[in-house]
Amino acid sequence: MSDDLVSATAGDDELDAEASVRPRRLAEFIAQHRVRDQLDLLLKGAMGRGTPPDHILLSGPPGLGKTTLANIVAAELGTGIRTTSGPVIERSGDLAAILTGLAPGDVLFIDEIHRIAKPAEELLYSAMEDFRVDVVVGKGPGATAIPLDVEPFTLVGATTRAGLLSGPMRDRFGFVAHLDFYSAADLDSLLHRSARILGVPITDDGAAEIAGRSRGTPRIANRLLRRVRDYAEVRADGVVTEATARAALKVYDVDALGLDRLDRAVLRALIESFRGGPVGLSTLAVAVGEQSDTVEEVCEPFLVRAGLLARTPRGRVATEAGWAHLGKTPPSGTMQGDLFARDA
Ligand SMILES: Nc1ncnc2c1ncn2[C@@H]1O[C@H](COP(=O)(O)OP(=O)(O)OP(=O)(O)O)[C@@H](O)[C@H]1O
Repeated sequence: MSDDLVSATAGDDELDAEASVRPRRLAEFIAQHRVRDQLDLLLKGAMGRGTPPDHILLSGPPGLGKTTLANIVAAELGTGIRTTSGPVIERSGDLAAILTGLAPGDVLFIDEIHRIAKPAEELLYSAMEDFRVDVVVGKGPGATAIPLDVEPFTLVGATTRAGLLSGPMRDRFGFVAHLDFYSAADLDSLLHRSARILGVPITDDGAAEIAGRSRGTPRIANRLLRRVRDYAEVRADGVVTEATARAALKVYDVDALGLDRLDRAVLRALIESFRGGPVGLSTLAVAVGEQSDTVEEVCEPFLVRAGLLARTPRGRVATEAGWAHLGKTPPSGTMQGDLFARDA
């Protein structure tokens, strides 16, 4: 995974700092009004009936608030939360131990649920549906299944790749929400809130400058705010203004659209090495020395949303805006050159 400043993947060193600005209740969760409203109904309905709410699936790119929402669900319900993730649950026994250790009404949060191993996934089905699991002891003809009860619980699954979830798994979630990138105005409010909590003086144009470069992602907005604060405190008068934000983000190699080194490397490889595409994802990932997953989950969603890159059945293609962002024009004879010439 990329550890670039604006990659939406949390670095351990910053988790503590993020925790202090992480909203604890639904009312503090900025934007995503539709999801918030739907969750509010789901939780209040269940609390009114005194039963755990339906299982919840949250999907969307990294850093948009899935973990935050899982914790908010538990806080709103007033229950405990156990947190784990798909890749660490290798054996069904691991999952059985977690499930049978849940207290009544607990929230079980499984991050990256699309990466859960198949036997564990099957065990999860019966736990989700019937609140019981069959733990198989022994091997071969002598193997026996021991049924164990699980306390009623709510599973909150998070995934960056909803399309990789199996049908039976998806069907067992009573509530499915997709988190979308945040608008600059939403990130603006988020930055003012975070600055207040961190005790950082910030001007409106300072917040707007950071919001515009945060790739629609709260985690990145908070991270950029902390870097700009460093700059403001060390090289200016401590106030986050438009000028300090610009100067700081230049130091950290974050461009006007919020692209970081890796995003630009992907775009540059696509344009300079493959004449703008079409090129397959894995070839592109090798060209920038990254894993396909990182390029697909971290860079691409934003490059596509910014209109710089398009996914086509034949591979990835740089758009006219992508060429323009690097100060180049698509040559004729390339797929884009021809497309744009035809459009003109
Ligand atoms: N709607 C929001 N309002 C305020 N802060 C938010 C919001 N969403 C996310 N954040 C902030 O962004 C940070 C990242 O959010 P979170 O860890 O929940 O993302 P995520 O989608 O779970 O990402 P990942 O899948 O990579 O874990 C949090 O620490 C939180 O402070």
